[in-house]
Amino acid sequence: MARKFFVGGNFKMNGTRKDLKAIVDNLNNAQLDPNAEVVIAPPALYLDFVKQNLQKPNVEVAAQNVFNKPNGAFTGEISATQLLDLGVKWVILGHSERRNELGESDEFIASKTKYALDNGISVIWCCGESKDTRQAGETIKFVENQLAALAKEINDWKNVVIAYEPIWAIGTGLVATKEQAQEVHAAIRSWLKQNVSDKVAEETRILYGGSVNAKNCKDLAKEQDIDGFLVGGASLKPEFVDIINANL
Ligand SMILES: O=C(CO)COP(=O)(O)O
Repeated sequence: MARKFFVGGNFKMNGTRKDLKAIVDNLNNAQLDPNAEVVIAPPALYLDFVKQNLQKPNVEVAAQNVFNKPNGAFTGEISATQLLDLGVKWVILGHSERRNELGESDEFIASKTKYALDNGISVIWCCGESKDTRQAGETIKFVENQLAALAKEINDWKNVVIAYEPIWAIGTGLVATKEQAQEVHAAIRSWLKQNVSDKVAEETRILYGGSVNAKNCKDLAKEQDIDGFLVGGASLKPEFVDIINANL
C-alpha cells in the first residue's frame, strides 16, 4: 500500500489573527496537490479561528499539545475532550522544543500520546537527536530509545505519524542531507518492523522536519522512506504551498 504524502505546518508560538488569516487565505486560494494530506497547527488560542476560516477539505488543523487527563485542576492545559469539541482531530506531541524547553520526558510524551489516541485524536509524534548525539555517532540508538519509550505505552499505531526532526536542523537553516534523513527514516522503519509489525512498518508515515523549504523539499521527497514533512518557519510563508506540492 502506498503511503499518502503528508505535510504538517507547525506554526509554533507565531501569529496573530491577522497573520493567520493571511496564511489561511493563501492556502484557500492555492491549488494543492489532491494527493497530499495537510495539517496545520496554529497556537491553541487560534485553533477555532483557523478552523472557521479554512475552506480546503484536505487541510485539517492540529493542536501543538494536549494533556493526559480528561479535565480538572491543570492550569494552562488543554484536554482531548476540548480539542474534539472544536473538531480538532490531530495533535503534535514530543516536539524537541517541548522536550528541551519545557522538560517533557519520553514517558510523559508517551502517556500523552496514548491518551490522545485512546480519545480518537491522531498524533504527529516527534523524535530526533541533538548535534552532540549526531557527532558522537549515536543518532540511531537515540531515536530507537525514543521509539521504545513510546512503544511501551501504545499498541495501535494506525493514527500515529512519526516526524524525524534532528534538533540541529530545526530553525537553523541547516537541513539534513537527503542521505542523512533517509538513513534515519529507514532505521525507524526497520525498528518498527522488528519491534511492532511488518504492517505498521509498511504503513506508518515518517516525516522529515528541520529547515524544510521550497528549494530542498523536492529532493527530500524523492527518498524512499520520506513520506512528507513537518515544517516550521516556512509554513508561515507562501512557500508552504510549494512544499505541499513537492511531488507535483
Ligand atoms: O520544528 C520544526 C517543525 O516542527 C521545524 O522547524 P523549521 O522548519 O523552522 O526548521
